Amino acid sequence: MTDTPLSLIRNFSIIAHIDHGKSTLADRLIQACGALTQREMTNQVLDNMDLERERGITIKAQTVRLTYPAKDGKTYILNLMDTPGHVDFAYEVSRSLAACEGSLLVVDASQGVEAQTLANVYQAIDANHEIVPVLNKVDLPAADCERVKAQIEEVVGIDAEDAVEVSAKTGLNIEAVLEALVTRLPPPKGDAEAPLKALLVDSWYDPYLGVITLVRVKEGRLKKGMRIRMMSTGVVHNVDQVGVFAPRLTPMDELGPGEIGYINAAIKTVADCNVGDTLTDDRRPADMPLAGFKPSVPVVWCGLYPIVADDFEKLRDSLAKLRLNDASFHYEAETSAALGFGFRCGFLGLLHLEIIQERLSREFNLDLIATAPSVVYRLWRTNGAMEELHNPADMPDGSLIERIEEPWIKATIMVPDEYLGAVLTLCTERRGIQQDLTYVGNRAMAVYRLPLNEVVFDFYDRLKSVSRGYASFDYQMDTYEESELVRISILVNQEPVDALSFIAHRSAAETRGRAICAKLKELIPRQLFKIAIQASIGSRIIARETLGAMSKDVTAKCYGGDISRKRKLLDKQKEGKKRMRQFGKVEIPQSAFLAALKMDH
Ligand SMILES: Nc1nc2c(ncn2[C@@H]2O[C@H](COP(=O)(O)OP(=O)(O)OP(=O)(O)O)[C@@H](O)[C@H]2O)c(=O)[nH]1
Repeated sequence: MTDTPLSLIRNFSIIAHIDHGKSTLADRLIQACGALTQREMTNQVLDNMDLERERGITIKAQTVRLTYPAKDGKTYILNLMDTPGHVDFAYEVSRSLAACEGSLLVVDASQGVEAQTLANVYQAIDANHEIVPVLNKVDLPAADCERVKAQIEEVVGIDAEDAVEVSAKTGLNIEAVLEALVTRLPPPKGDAEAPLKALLVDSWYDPYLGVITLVRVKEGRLKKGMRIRMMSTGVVHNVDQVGVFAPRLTPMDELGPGEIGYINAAIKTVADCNVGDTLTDDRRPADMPLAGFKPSVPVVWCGLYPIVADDFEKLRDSLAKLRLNDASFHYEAETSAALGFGFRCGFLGLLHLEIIQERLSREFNLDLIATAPSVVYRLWRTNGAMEELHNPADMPDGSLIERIEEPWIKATIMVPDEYLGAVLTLCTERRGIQQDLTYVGNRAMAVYRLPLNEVVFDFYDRLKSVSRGYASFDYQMDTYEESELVRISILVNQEPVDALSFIAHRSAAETRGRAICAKLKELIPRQLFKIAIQASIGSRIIARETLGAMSKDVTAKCYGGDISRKRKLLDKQKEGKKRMRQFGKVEIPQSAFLAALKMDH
């Protein structure tokens, strides 16, 4: 292969707000190009993880190579890179965009531009993409193409006059999208005779082939049998296989400039493949690497503990397997007095956390407790040292701390006018600072700076509820700033329960401390003695509840009955024991932890 001239290649991504129909459109394009037969065509080929399909969201960027005989009589190679739409995965969007020359900007013609439309399109503009607007869902009665075109021009600032109007659902006008790709996007550039430069876009673990690496060749040729060097580490590998996604893995002899494909090179772990790295020919290396990406940094951490202590090893194995397919997921072992042995895990955001948790329970059959999510604080000690704090339990004594900084985000929220008031109130409650407020028709666009720790708990849910689901939200990380943060410890019968401690702004500490004590009082069963449930900052108690002792007759034993029934009862009791955690003299049921941790701190 690679006898395809560059002029006949088009590399493109599809960018859209969640649910605007990106995956449906991708499926239609694949179908129209005959890459899969009707029978092979299951719904949404690109979203190939079960979980993605169920939730209808795209997590991992995927790619497909299509062959399109255009109206000009020539046959083109179209490489489609799917991109995730959710804000947690903005980083994966940027790396897919770096491998392409253009984007289809899909906007739901009945909804119009949303916060993630904007965030993604700005990334595409940064990546120097040619952008073709596509108005989807024109079959819906509420579709209003003229209004949405005007909106795209006004808010996004790109020409929308020639936007392609389609229905990905009915298949209307799909051909026009393919023609627009061929006529409006530029072909890739690159010199096939230059030393190899290929961008490492992604890598994942395939149970049959081992580590698969997705690459975009920029210069030179990438051939089977070649010795390649990773420019950031100098590590050398033999290329066992080169190929393209058609959409199944299809081996080829080589990939030339402008092409997107995969290599398989006996690489042991995904961790050895740095996304954004440049691959070059070990015998004739390039002088300079390509501009890479910044590494993805986890912004939210929480502890994951097995409910049954015996599952610890299984959890360790499962996390290792997940990590193979998801380099942005981090974990390290930790112990908690309350929860035993577990892991501290880092995620790109809350959705990422939820997805990993769900995969652990579904694919690996693990019952887990997750501690409250925490952002990464920067802690400056009085001795001048700075450390990153991932876990509230690790916060040193106040006398050792000079200052703490917390991460802020810049959030864009789009919302219909009638819900604006409620949204602004929510942002203010969460310590938000308004940066900008503009109108597009009857929709407001508010730009706020907010502390991330006010967002990780339930901001997204609250936003949806105060706007009846109409607000859309997107954010990017901003700066770190000094803040009055305190750690709130929870004490049961004078014993601190480490898994329940959390960090909050001083102004919110008391309310949240009080709420958690009240909740625990409801959840902890009465004991033979009276116990105190307290919240404290250092040695100062800020909230207290008292749980009365239980009356004696509740412990009355049950005699008689046949042996098997007794055995059953004993087994049941054993189960029950497993689900309790001993706290000094107090036993706290698992359900109390779960409920307390679920609370909005
Ligand atoms: N009526 C109508 N519905 C559509 C059309 N295209 C997509 N949909 C529906 O819109 C919903 C979202 O479509 P998806 O393709 O999953 O959206 P997406 O943008 O890929 O979403 P993410 O993968 O979560 O980013 C699905 O229920 C589709 O069936 C269309 O042209 N008309």
